[in-house]
Amino acid sequence: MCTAATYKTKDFYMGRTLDYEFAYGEEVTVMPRNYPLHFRYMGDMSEHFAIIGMAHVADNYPLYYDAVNEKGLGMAGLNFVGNAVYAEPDTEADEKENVSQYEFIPWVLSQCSSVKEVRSLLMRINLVGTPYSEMFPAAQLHWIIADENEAITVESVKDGLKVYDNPVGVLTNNPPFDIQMLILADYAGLSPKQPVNTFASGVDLNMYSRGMGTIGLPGDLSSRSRFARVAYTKMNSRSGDSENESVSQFFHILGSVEQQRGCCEVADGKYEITIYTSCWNAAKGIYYYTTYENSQISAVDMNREDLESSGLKRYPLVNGQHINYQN
Ligand SMILES: C[C@H](CCC(=O)NCCS(=O)(=O)O)[C@H]1CC[C@H]2[C@@H]3[C@H](O)C[C@@H]4C[C@H](O)CC[C@]4(C)[C@H]3C[C@H](O)[C@]12C
Repeated sequence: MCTAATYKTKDFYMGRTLDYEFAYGEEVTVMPRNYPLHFRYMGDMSEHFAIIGMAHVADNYPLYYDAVNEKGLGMAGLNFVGNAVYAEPDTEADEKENVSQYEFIPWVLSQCSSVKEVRSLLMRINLVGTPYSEMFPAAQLHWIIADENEAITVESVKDGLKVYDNPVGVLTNNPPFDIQMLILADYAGLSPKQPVNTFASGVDLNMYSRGMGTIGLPGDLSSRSRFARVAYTKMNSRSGDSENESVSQFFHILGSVEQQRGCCEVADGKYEITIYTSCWNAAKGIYYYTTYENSQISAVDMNREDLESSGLKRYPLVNGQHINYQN
């Protein structure tokens, strides 16, 4: 399971949890403007927007899981197993741009500066299932793409490519996004305020606890429940505008859906955990993260790199708990 969210204070933030039973060996990876991009069907791009995000780097190629570009456009891929269906490459139709699922993030972030531009790029795209290599078969994903003004969800399904407005700015996994939004109506009565007794007239109900307006918010780990929980948390979130207050609040939002080892068994003795949680400041190009083993927030600032260069800059994740002893 994975969860992604957007958050707006003075700046715009976005990030995700990466929940899985093993890590592929990911690193915070900065792709500068002159890193040569070789697309499978779409030729080469020698200059593009700079990108920072989490990637597994294979043969010096960044296989991004989530990333943001220097224009403040961000994107994350989350599992969509059983529903993701990719097209076959169409090399006959000139107007279609064949893009493999593993290069969808660099394709979009290298050339679009807003969701508005992404929408028109998507009209021309033919998202194909060509794998990166034998070792890395096509991942079955769907994506959230957002800037400070709006968010969309992109799903490649058997009926073709679907692009949904995402008014809550969150994404988890199955079922498809339109169903997740429909199910959200089940929770329309929830509120951060204490409920008003509309149960029946003449019955005096004692509001014996705080938080009773959220009774019914699902606490389980299924993706439909995480969708409702993180949407509620994000939509009701309040924080100060400063960088520290915003980042800290963002990690609390995704903390509402984090996974502890032992609670979700995916095979005999194998458990899904929140391997990392990311949060980027889209305007400043700062990528913050924590890992399962390290709750201290680490950060990589894209603008401290030479963005005119041509080589990837890779930062292995800082792991191991850093405890601040006070005596
Ligand atoms: C496993 C990750 C998704 C985690 C997730 O959504 N978990 C929920 C599990 S479930 O729904 O509840 O089953 C996905 C997210 C991004 C994916 C990676 C990126 O797409 C980049 C490449 C793409 C290649 O095709 C495969 C390797 C890969 C390196 C992918 C491996 C894996 O599929 C990743 C890491």
